[in-house]
Amino acid sequence: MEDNGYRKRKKLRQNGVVRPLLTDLYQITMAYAYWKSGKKKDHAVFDLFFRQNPFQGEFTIFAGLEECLKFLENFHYSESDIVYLRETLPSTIESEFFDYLKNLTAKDVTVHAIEEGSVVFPRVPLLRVQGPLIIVQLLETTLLTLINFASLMATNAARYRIAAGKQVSLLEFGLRRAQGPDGGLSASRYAYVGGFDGTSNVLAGKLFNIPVRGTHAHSYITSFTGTHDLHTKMLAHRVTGEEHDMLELCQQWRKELAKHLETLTEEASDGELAALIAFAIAFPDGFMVLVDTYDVKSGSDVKSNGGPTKFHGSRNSEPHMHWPLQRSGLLNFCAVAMALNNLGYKALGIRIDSGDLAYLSNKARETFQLVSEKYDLPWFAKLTIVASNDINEETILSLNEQGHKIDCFGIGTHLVTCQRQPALGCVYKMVEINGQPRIKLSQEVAKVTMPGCKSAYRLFGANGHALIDLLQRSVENPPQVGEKVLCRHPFEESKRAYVIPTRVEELFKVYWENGKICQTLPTLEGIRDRVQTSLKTLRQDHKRNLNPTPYKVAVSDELYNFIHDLWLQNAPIGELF
Ligand SMILES: Nc1ncnc2c1ncn2[C@@H]1O[C@H](COP(=O)(O)OP(=O)(O)OP(=O)(O)O)[C@@H](O)[C@H]1O
Ligand SMILES: O=P(O)(O)OC[C@H]1O[C@H](OP(=O)(O)OP(=O)(O)O)[C@H](O)[C@@H]1O
Ligand SMILES: O=C(O)c1cccnc1
Ligand SMILES: [Mg+2]
Repeated sequence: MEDNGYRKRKKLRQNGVVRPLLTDLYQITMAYAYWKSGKKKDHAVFDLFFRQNPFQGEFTIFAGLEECLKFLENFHYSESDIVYLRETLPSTIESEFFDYLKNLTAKDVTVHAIEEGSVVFPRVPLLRVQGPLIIVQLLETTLLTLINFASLMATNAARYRIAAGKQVSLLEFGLRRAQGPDGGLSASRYAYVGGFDGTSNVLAGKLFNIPVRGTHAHSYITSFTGTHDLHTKMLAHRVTGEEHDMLELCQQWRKELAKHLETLTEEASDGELAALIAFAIAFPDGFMVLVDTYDVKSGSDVKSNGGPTKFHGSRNSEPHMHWPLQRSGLLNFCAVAMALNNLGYKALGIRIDSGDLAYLSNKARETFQLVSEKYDLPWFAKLTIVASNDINEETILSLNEQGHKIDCFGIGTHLVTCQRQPALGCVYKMVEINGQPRIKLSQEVAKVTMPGCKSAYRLFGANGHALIDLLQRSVENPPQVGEKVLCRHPFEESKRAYVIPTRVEELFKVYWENGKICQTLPTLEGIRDRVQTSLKTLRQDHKRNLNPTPYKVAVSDELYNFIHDLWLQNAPIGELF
């Protein structure tokens, strides 16, 4: 199926809800008014761009292009869509308009876009959409909904990846908390694009070919009350096939290990042990389990929301000693892992879902090292420690500062809901109609649009880093390597700089023309790789979490003058009385 990182487009799946009616009513209302007023042949150019990077950052990852292209490819109102529109729109609408809609496709539209997965910046169009006014207007909302959340999610995920570093695995666990089923699917897809390694979302795995991963829930542990709950205790040796009593073996190991781990066997939960044994018998090669369910020491059975297990931000004080993990979970885990080892299997690791994750991961690692040395099992020291529980970018940065031994973060709510900033403000603005530039003025300078059909270039400096993005009028010659280019702030006259680029990257490619996708589209892995290679070209100070340096987006001298001439033409001179 895969071919050098590319796959046949036919194999790409389109999200079923993405169709022409997934739009705002006013697009169709405008379409009729355009049609009625004889604007059927008008030709327009729209830019799709955002004005501010999300998450108080200074970069954004562009995602969602593939879905946009599939939307264009399939753009067609079905019979039932037309019936619905006839019923819903005012009865005064002429019947011929519906005939017009029935035959409408996106074949006369041309879309230029930046490569999906690229690092992008405010005001630089992600998409330039040109074609008949009516159809390009009708595309607005759907294109925006496909790009806004995708880019926000990919950016969020990329930020988590930067915070966690390359060595740590990141799993997306957010479906249950996501903005509905579709938000959940998109979140899984674009978390992967942004740099996550896998998802717990099985449908996302199937649809998008993303690795699916997971452990189990606390309910699994609490469903076992004691060793009598074990239906089967027998497990066959991996090599010899000889059946062994896992319960007996685990109990022996628990007794033996309790001495070394300075815990009491009586404090460890038998229900938890039974659950772990049952899991080990079910998945002898996939033994990765939760160890924080029981708080035996405190007398409350199950991990409580309050009491001694609660993390209050203190990290080095005595209350840590009360954590169930050390009293029960770790001991039970090590006992079952050693029993599995006797039968030729290697346990995978643990998940910690409460408490002080820095402290507990260090404790768990110490325990694994101790067992590793004691029994001369080097792999035991390297068992995987997964941490979850309301983790966000700041938690990861804080854990890094404190020092932790976590190999993998499982992240849900904050990631998929983009809690820190729930929307990226991409907009879709007309910049040209029938060859005439259009400018939208605003009291807020940052909201003034860049008129006309433009080209965009990324200029690189001597050390290979991206220096500045430059917008020009499309009719201008592109900037050349080694030649001095005047780069101007779009609105502040005094802000300007000369740049001599060592490399010039043209940002737009034509992706949709003559009714066809006209670039080979990368796989999701291809886009994911693009995110990392593109981020690498960005200087570290633009990527840091706290007060990052803004990346410059400039206009050519010609575009500067063009904007400002048009601005003056369009801004009426007021009269004072
Ligand atoms: N070392 C740490 N540094 C900073 N934040 C941490 C650290 N360890 C855990 N956290 C975060 O602190 C919060 C812990 O939540 P809380 O204090 O409500 O307790 P809890 O461990 O979830 O307890 P329970 O689930 O039993 O109620 C989570 O958001 C978690 O990601
Ligand atoms: O915390 P998130 O980043 O959203 O990650 C996903 C969470 O979902 C699971 O349990 P759930 O929260 O449903 O229940 P629990 O917290 O009681 O374990 C898991 O144990 C994580 O805690
Ligand atoms: O597999 C897991 O551990 C998981 C999946 C979803 C949510 N929380 C945890
Ligand atoms: Mg939780």
